[in-house]
Amino acid sequence: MKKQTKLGQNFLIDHTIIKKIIQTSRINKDDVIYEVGTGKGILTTELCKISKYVHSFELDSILYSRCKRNLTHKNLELLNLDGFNEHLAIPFDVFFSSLPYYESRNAVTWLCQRDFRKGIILLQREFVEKLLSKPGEKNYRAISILSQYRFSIKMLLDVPYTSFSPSPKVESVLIEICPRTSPLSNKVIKDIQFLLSFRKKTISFIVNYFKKNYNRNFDGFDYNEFGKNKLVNLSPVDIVRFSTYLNNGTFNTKR
Ligand SMILES: C[S@@+](CC[C@H](N)C(=O)[O-])C[C@H]1O[C@@H](n2cnc3c(N)ncnc32)[C@H](O)[C@@H]1O
Repeated sequence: MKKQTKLGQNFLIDHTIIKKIIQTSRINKDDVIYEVGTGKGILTTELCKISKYVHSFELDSILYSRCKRNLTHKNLELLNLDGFNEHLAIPFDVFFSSLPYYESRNAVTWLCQRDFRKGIILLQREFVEKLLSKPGEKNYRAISILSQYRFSIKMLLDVPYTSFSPSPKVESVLIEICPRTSPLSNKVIKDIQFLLSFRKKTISFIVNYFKKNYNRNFDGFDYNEFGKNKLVNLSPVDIVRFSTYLNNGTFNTKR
């Protein structure tokens, strides 16, 4: 079969790593799994053995048809659809995916809006570093703020490129994400993404910009709360609180 690099098709082939991924995932017998990227079904088969039900999505219709023929588990639904389709509303406990790099940001943003118990995701190391970037760092971006605010993030396992065929050029890391707030709305996400276009500006500059351009009244804004800091130096919680203030006029004190 011809490799479709546009869909990030690097398939896991190392059975020792596959076993480790399944073990460290700590999935329960009553978990419903939402898998994006069935591929050739190597992880899907293992997931069916240890969970209650698996909904597995695959965009590539050739791979989908091949799995439809070969995987006959009673607790499996295969779907030839985009797993991040906005109109799908299938409830699930565990999100599971070995993701192509180009889709990682989209996937994490999608997950920020969903209610679930945990996510087990295989990602390229550079993207994981971006997710975990700290205030002030070069890679501290909207996606770092959204993911650190919404999830606790733990690195579980290093996965070398030799575990895949074809081998990607970069290392991968298996991470676990566990929600620690309620899902974020699309508006909150968009507001934070917009605010981060001012990442190197000071808080007072941003307040004045919103005052002038959106005709907002920020009388009584307590600059001492943040000092004359640049936005990029604020913690994820403070950036979300600041964004809520700019857009709604109130501080969200609850996590
Ligand atoms: C890195 S491969 C992993 C395949 C398999 N899970 C494995 O570990 O060997 C990613 C798979 O996701 C599929 N894919 C990419 N984006 C997708 C999307 N939005 N929805 C469903 N499948 C997708 C690709 O066609 C590819 O088969």
